[in-house]
Amino acid sequence: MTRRFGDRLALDGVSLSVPAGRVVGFVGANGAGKTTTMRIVLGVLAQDSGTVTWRGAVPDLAVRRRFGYMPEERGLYPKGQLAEQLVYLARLHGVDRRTAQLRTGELLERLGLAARAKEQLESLSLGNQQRVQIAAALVHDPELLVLDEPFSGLDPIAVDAMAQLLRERAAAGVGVLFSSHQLDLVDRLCDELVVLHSGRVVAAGEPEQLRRAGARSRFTLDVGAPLAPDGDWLGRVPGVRVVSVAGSRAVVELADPDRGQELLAEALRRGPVLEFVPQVPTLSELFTEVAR
Ligand SMILES: Nc1ncnc2c1ncn2[C@@H]1O[C@H](COP(=O)(O)OP(=O)(O)OP(=O)(O)O)[C@@H](O)[C@H]1O
Repeated sequence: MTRRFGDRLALDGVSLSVPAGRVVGFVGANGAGKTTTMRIVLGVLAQDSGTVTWRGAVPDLAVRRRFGYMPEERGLYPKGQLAEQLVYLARLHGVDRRTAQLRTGELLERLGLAARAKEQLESLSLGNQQRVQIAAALVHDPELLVLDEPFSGLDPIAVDAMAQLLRERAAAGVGVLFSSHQLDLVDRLCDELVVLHSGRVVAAGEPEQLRRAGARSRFTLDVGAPLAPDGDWLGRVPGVRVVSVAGSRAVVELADPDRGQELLAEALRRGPVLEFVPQVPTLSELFTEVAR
C-alpha cells in the first residue's frame, strides 16, 4: 500500500497480513505510519495504491461491519451512558437487541465496569473511558479487530484483562491487529510482529524468530575484574564493538559471529572468564536496531 499526504510519503509499499486466529503486534516510532495503515485497512481512509483483502476478497460495507475498530481518536459520546452506547453500537453493526445487551453486560463485567453501566462516559477516569472504547470495538463480536494503541493509559489490571480478551478472541478465530509502544507487552501478547519505519515494513515475523536472527552476534562476557568504561582491551580487538560495560561484564558485538571462540580464547589468555553467553536481544533492542 502507498499513501501520500501532500508531498509526504506516509506509506511506501507497506504490506502485511493478519491471519484469522493470530494476534499481530504493530510497532514503529511516532509518525511511522501505523494509524494511516489501520485507517486504510478499515476503509476510513483511501490508499493511493494497493489493495486490502479479507478472506480473499476486497471487503464491502457488509463485511466491514464485521470488523471491530478502536480508532486513535476515540469515538464515543462523552454524555452517553456506557451500556446504552455499547448496545447502540452493536445494533449499528447488525446485532439484534437481546444479543447486544448480553454482550454489553458481559464486556462491562469483564472490564470491571458493570457497576457503572448507567453512568455517563465523561464521569469515568481516562483509563476507564479507555476500557469502554475497547468494549465498543468488541461488542458486535467482530471477525477482524484493528486496535490503535488499545493499551495506552490502562493500569496493569486492565492491561491483563484486555490481553486475555484479545487472546480469547484470537483463539475463537478472530484476526487481531494492534499497535502499541509498550514493547514488553507486545512481546508477551503477539504471535507475529510487524515493525514499521518511515512508512516501510522493516521487520516482520514471530518475535522469537526475529530475536534469534538478531542473537547471533551479541555476547555477554564477564572477565571477573573491573573493565574500564570503554571496555579496555576488548575495544581494541579487531571486529569487536563494545556495546556496554558494567563492572566486569561487557556486552560486545562481533562483526563476524563465528569468531566468538577466538574472543573467548583471548579473554582466557588474560585471566579467568566467569561468563560468556550469546545475548538474545529484547524486542526493544531489536526495535532500536531496525529503526536506525
Ligand atoms: N491527515 C493527515 N494529513 C497530513 N499528514 C498526515 C495525516 N495523517 C498522517 N499524516 C502523516 O503521515 C505520517 C504517518 O502518521 P501516522 O499517524 O500513521 O503514524 P503513527 O505510526 O500512527 O504514529 P504515532 O505512533 O505517533 O501514532 C506522519 O508523518 C503524519 O504526519
